[in-house]
Amino acid sequence: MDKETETEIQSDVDTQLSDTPSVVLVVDDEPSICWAFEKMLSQQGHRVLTASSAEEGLLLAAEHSPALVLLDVRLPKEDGITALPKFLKATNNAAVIVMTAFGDLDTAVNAIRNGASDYLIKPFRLADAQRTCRQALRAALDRRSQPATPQPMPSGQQVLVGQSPAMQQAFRQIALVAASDLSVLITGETGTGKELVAAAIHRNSQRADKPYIPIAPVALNPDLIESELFGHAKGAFTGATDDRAGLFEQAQGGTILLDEIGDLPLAAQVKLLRVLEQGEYSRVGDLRVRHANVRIIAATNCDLHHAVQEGTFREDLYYRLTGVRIHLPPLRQRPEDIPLLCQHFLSAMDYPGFDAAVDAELVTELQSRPWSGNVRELKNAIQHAAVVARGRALEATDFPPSTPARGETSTSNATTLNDSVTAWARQTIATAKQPLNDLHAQFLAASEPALLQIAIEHTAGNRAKAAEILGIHRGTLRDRLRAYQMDAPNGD
Ligand SMILES: Nc1ncnc2c1ncn2[C@@H]1O[C@H](COP(=O)(O)OP(=O)(O)OP(=O)(O)O)[C@@H](O)[C@H]1O
Repeated sequence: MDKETETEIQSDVDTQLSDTPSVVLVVDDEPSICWAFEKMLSQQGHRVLTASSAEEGLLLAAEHSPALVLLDVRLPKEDGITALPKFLKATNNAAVIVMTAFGDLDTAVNAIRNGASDYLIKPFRLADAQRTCRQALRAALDRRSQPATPQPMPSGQQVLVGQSPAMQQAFRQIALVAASDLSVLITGETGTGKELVAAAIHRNSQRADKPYIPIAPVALNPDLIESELFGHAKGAFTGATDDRAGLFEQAQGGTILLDEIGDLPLAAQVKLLRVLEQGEYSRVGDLRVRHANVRIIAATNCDLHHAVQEGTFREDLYYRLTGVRIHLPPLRQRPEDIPLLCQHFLSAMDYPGFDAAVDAELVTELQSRPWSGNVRELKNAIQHAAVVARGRALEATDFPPSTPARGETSTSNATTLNDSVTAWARQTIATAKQPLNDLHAQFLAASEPALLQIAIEHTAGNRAKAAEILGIHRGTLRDRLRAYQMDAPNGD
């Protein structure tokens, strides 16, 4: 235990925990950690027991039924995560704080999913540990009156799946921010899972048993948006016949997701900033200041910084929101997630042999697709393919054609055409047997027939319409078709 930590313990002693004295069990094979907790918590009136292994801890837990267990993940024999359900059972749902080393944060997410109240990342400041213990002890009083079951796994729909480094990073960030009350900005293209991330943050937070309200400002009436969010007083505007609470009031104690935050009108942005900075707001037409105990999560698939430059998004709000940011890359940048996602969606449909229904060849094919609608598009495609395949292993032909990548029709095709013309011209020049004097005519002869053919196909053989599409005179079209010997007998 270093000097700084000692000093910290001393200064923390003055801050008394308001909870009634309780039994606390610390399970850690590092004696200095046990010592530090023992000193801190016993000075606050709690009875502290220590154990250096899960096995020893479980015996003490069964005997003394502590209200709080501080459980290290890395223990000599059975690890903390495996032992966690046993501690919950042995203690009739004590609060369990899992202690984990940095870089081990996906373990922390699992711990919380499996019923831990909170976690501490080592090395931690004792002041933070003290705060976490206090919150957990308070929560333990409520939990004691409930049945001793770990927090249920979220339903199949809500589970976030991913094994790519990008998703692992997102899981870590979720675990980190969940325990705090910080506002979070989630960015990513449409369908990348932003709403799932927001829900996961709420589910793993202290607010989990309070409302979670996802709101898409774009779906609200633009004239009434402030009133929808913050409520209104009777007579505030025509039609306001009663006092009404807004969504912020309904979410009191919980979490609000503002989806597509970039769509929020400027006037509502001002009110939101006030909530974020001062935790206050007023109903429309009412001067009374109200306290907002709401965590705010925002999501966007557009470039908010650009919106700031355009003047449609407040700069101060932008900086206030971007303190903690979780970015979900597009699916095409994390193809490693595709096999797992396929299995996940098939399993949610109870598809027979879901874990083997997509073979390696099909995975490769799916990984080469652009997935411009991201995971949402993959999910729909899998569901479509599963219906077509009716229980057999899936094949590429069971899938709907992929949506073209964004901008592909204009930019990418143009690039490809340009590349082709360049390559053709270089090759024609390089292979010419005599000095060239008709490169342009050769190019037209090589490319124009295809163009004319498509125009004619598109108009079902109607040359007048084809000429219109091409923007050339009907007589010119006839002459060119004749020159290229494409002159069908039943022309126009
Ligand atoms: N990592 C994931 N694991 C499992 N399902 C996912 C994952 N990511 C997305 N999904 C699924 O894809 C669909 C779209 O996800 P979600 O609505 O969270 O995306 P979004 O980024 O909020 O989209 P939008 O910007 O269009 O609102 C949902 O059905 C969701 O369940």
